[in-house]
Amino acid sequence: MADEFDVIVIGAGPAGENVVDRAVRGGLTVAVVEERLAGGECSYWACVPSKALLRPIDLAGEVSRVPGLSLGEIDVAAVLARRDEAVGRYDDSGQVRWINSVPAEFVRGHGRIDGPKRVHVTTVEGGERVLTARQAVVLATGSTAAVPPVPGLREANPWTSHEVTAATAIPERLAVVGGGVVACEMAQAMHGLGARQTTLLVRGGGLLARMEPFAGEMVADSFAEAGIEVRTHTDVARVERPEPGGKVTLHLGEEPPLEADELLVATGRKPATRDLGLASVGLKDGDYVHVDDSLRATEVPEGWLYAVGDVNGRTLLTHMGKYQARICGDVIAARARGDELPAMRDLADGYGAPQVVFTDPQVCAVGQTEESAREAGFRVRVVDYDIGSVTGAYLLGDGYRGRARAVVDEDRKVLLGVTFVGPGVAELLHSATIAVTAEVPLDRLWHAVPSFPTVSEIWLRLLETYGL
Ligand SMILES: Cc1cc2nc3c(=O)[nH]c(=O)nc-3n(C[C@H](O)[C@H](O)[C@H](O)COP(=O)(O)OP(=O)(O)OC[C@H]3O[C@@H](n4cnc5c(N)ncnc54)[C@H](O)[C@@H]3O)c2cc1C
Ligand SMILES: NC(=O)c1ccc[n+]([C@@H]2O[C@H](COP(=O)([O-])OP(=O)(O)OC[C@H]3O[C@@H](n4cnc5c(N)ncnc54)[C@H](O)[C@@H]3O)[C@@H](O)[C@H]2O)c1
Repeated sequence: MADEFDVIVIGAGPAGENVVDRAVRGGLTVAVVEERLAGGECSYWACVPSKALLRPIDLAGEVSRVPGLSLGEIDVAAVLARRDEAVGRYDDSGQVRWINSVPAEFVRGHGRIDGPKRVHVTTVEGGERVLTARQAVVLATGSTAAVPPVPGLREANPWTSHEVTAATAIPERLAVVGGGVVACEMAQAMHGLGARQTTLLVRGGGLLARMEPFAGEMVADSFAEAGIEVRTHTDVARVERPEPGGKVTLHLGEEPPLEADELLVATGRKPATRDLGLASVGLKDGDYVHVDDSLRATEVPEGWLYAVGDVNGRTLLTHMGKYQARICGDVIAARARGDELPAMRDLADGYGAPQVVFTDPQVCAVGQTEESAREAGFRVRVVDYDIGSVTGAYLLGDGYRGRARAVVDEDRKVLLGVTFVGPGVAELLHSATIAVTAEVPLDRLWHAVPSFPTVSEIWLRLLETYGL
């Protein structure tokens, strides 16, 4: 006999868990199906462990810039132990207890859509269960690392984000394919923890290509000083690893081959939509599930299927998945009551999501870059400022290097985007997110007075440079 709930969520990552919470708050009954650990990729193999590994590196950088302080060797075993604590030792019982307390039903197993409003679950014990939804099914299955079809690469069994964030030993020589966020963060973490020869192999011309060009350039400069090698315009033609877990050789076209003890592939993500039964409702297995701004799947009739988080491909960030999930849970509850609330819409993805890259220097940005704003047809003026010449930054450490950019919509006199690069700028980002999302007019922003002597005075300097 089928179990019936108002809502069935597949995937108990950060996005899925937030749908559960909001739908139950809205008065609905919910079951959530999870095949691995409640908390998702983010909690165990992505955001949380990566930031636990990066924190000592960040702090060591801060200490090195303040005369009178010194730091001994980093105790790698202690860092890995703290990472293990941060991921709850890969035990999700606390998260499961929380789901039960919402209250919602937690079902451990692999979920597959089996026609409209039906979810077939293969439980971890090998049993079968069919769940039916009165209102909606929500896909929150996330994404997995994409491994490009380079000859020998799969056979070499390389690390992806999954293995590097769970590392129990640090390779002496690490090759990293990719120049995006995972590549930069994990190259810095591994190098700081003992990967003496760390080499990034970047297909394009620089790091962090989706951000303002100076962001990647400043991270590359910092990497060069630290001894992390970045090779741009470099394609991996072939990979060899004769012994499983042994040395790996990367053939790089014209350049001599590169030998390493471990290889990390950080070349983007693909949606976790294989073996999810999408074909049973007319969608294609392996594709992102496209949604409207109420998070409802656009290509499925009768509006019962929703998708939140990485699986819809909008913005692959935890906070954005959780934001979508809050909207989605509220929308489903409102529609179940017969309300259609126009305020419940995903607007934030359209502005350009806030993001922090936790390298040293940190990079954070929200909204449009100069290039994307111009491409979108805005009449743009760009204002740059050296963060190092703000008193608050100078006081943080000697030789502070940082840069800020504001992209101004000249027709409306509001900010379209802001980027900060520098040590400790991550906590500045939310001020920019508010300014961009609330479309605060510049002559109003002028009255938001930053405290002296904080790095936030960069706001004043940007506005003065603009001409206020
Ligand atoms: C190394 C790394 C670092 C990152 N750092 C950050 C960061 O600092 N900040 C940030 O905002 N973002 C970060 N991200 C991105 C972030 O991890 C993702 O955006 C986030 O995890 C997406 O959440 P989600 O709930 O959509 O999916 P996930 O976290 O991937 O969760 C999906 C869940 O669904 C389950 N599932 C999948 N298919 C099925 C099925 N058929 N049946 C049952 N269960 C299923 C999975 O087991 C998983 O638990 C990072 C990513 C990586 C790789
Ligand atoms: N701090 C954070 O917010 C954080 C940290 C890590 C990851 N994430 C999220 O996770 C997602 C995945 O990160 P990522 O770094 O894997 O992806 P990414 O899209 O940021 O970078 C992918 C990199 O791989 C390169 N690449 C792509 N295909 C390639 C190929 N065939 N051969 C060689 N290089 C190739 C790209 O040029 C790029 O440099 C991102 O969307 C990111 O937002 C966020």
